[in-house]
Amino acid sequence: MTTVERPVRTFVLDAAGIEKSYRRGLRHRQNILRGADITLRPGEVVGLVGENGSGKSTFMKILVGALRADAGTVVVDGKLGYCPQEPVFYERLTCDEHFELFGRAYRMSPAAERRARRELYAALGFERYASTRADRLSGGTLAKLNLGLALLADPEVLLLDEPYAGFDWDTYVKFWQLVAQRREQGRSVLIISHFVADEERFDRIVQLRDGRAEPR
Ligand SMILES: Nc1ncnc2c1ncn2[C@@H]1O[C@H](COP(=O)(O)OP(=O)(O)OP(=O)(O)O)[C@@H](O)[C@H]1O
Repeated sequence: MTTVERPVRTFVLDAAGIEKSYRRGLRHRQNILRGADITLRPGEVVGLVGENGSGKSTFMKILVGALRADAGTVVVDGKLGYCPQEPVFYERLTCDEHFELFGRAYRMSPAAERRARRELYAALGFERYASTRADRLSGGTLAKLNLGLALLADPEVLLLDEPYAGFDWDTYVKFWQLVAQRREQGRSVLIISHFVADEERFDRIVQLRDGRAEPR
């Protein structure tokens, strides 16, 4: 038998030289990203900050592959979970049905999906809405569902676009417990944040300014 040693991961996500512009009217383009780089190492919790309109959501959409960059490369080593700023959901499906659907999409066994679902309901405190249709949920509970779906398959890297804007205090605390737990498990999290008060919770902070990502 030959033993193949897995190389130690140095990063879970590495993006280099990302450029993106949007069309403004007929002749003009607005350059949003001008060579932005970011590397996430295993077990890191990184904050992505920047002024309104600096391109944080654009950058994150490119990192997860939801938007094409004009130039640059993104390499992801492992599973990726993403929570967009606006929750994406199917109006007529209940929370349970969302988990079932996403579990199938992630090719999880039904037993593994149910176990993960139970843990996520408990961790975020929304089990009582298990059988409620998504279009009857409050904004905060929808945000919990969205976060739960991004976490379902236990991704190596989790990217969250302002995840806790609609959370009450109790949920906000639970959210950071969940993040701390992921860090301990060597999982990585990148969070777009607006709250200066959160800064001490991150291992480091990256700031988008003039289209580039700089350490802060
Ligand atoms: N699809 C689009 N088409 C044209 N312009 C866009 C598009 N999406 C974003 N923009 C523009 O690109 C700039 C960056 O937007 P983006 O949403 O990435 O910024 P942000 O840093 O996430 O902002 P905020 O802090 O307000 O959420 C803004 O000026 C925005 O108006």
